[in-house]
Amino acid sequence: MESSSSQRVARIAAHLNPPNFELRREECRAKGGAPGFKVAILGAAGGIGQSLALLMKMNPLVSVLHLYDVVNSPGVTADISHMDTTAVVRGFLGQPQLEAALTGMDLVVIPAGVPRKPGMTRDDLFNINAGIVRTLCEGVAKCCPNVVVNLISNPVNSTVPIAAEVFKKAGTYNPKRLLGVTALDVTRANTFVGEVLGLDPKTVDVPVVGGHAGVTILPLLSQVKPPCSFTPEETEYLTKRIQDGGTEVVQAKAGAGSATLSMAYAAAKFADACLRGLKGDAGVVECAFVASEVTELPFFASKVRLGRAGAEEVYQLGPLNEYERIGLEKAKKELAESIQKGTNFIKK
Ligand SMILES: NC(=O)c1ccc[n+]([C@@H]2O[C@H](COP(=O)([O-])OP(=O)(O)OC[C@H]3O[C@@H](n4cnc5c(N)ncnc54)[C@H](O)[C@@H]3O)[C@@H](O)[C@H]2O)c1
Ligand SMILES: O=C(O)C[C@H](O)C(=O)O
Repeated sequence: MESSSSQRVARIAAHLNPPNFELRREECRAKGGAPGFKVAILGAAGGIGQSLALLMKMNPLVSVLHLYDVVNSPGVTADISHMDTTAVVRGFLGQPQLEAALTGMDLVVIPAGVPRKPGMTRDDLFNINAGIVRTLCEGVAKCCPNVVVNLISNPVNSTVPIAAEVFKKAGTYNPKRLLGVTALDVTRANTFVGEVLGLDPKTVDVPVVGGHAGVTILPLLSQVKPPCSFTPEETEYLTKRIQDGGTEVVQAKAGAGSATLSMAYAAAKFADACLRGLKGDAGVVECAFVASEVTELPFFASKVRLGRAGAEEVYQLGPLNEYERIGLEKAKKELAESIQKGTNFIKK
């Protein structure tokens, strides 16, 4: 108990004295070994990265959150670290700090790279983003080869094959642990289908398979839960809107980038599902772009069961109607080229 008000004032003054703010982190009493997962976000100062960092800081499964970027990560880290949630936040800036950012991680989420501007396709981002993804994945192979990777950087249809080849070259490739994030397609599909059906999107479940660009995004409207049917006009409208959802946002942002907020939301939900899988929760199923034997292509997005090993089971597509079968053929044609392009980037 304070013996006098002057002592109390002195104590407060001492606390406010700048040297006391210099108390170094390592001198602080550690949190009692909080259980949880260690998560790194690479590209954490970007449009997706910042919101995703906020959402991951709020996730009770996360005990340590590493925020890495080539610019501005100290500011984002200082800001996020003041949130009174469990995760300890640490920032890392630039290539020399990549190894420290990655060492000891359980999950690495990668939204690093440039976004589209109006008139561009996702494939137009290849020339810049392929190199960024290669460098970051080389770091993953070296510092945390057993980590689960959630790859967001576009073009996902090519960056996932790039990551796979980098890991193969390093001798660390585990197909179960590399997941291309297509969760935003599912989020959009649930929203748009909910609008047409007059349902809360939270109650809607639309499988979206194939890949993450244009016609490779194939919503399976015949498999929507709760069971329902659509007119041919509704099917055409919904399929196009889901396939063009990214372009809708790019055009609305008019040069200021692509989806960031809805993407951060979808990525945070997907990362949470991966962490629940790693924790051993049963029945965690999400769509993702993964190594696959569902079609003749080496990678394909479909429902996967997430577990301690990562994508433990890749589900078959189930029965498709005629409209979806035609869509599947178109999707596979474009996907094959994008996958090959990514593979060649490392192999050749
Ligand atoms: N998978 C999806 O569904 C989906 C959805 C939306 C956006 N995206 C893609 O995500 C990527 C990021 O989008 P954004 O809107 O956040 O872009 P942004 O430009 O706002 O942020 C990207 C961040 O990456 C950082 N970065 C660049 N090179 C890096 C490197 N070598 N290492 C670490 N960080 C690096 C930048 O400094 C920047 O902070 C884009 O490629 C975009 O197309 C994918
Ligand atoms: O459309 C884009 O370029 C970004 C992202 O892939 C999206 O689907 O919103």
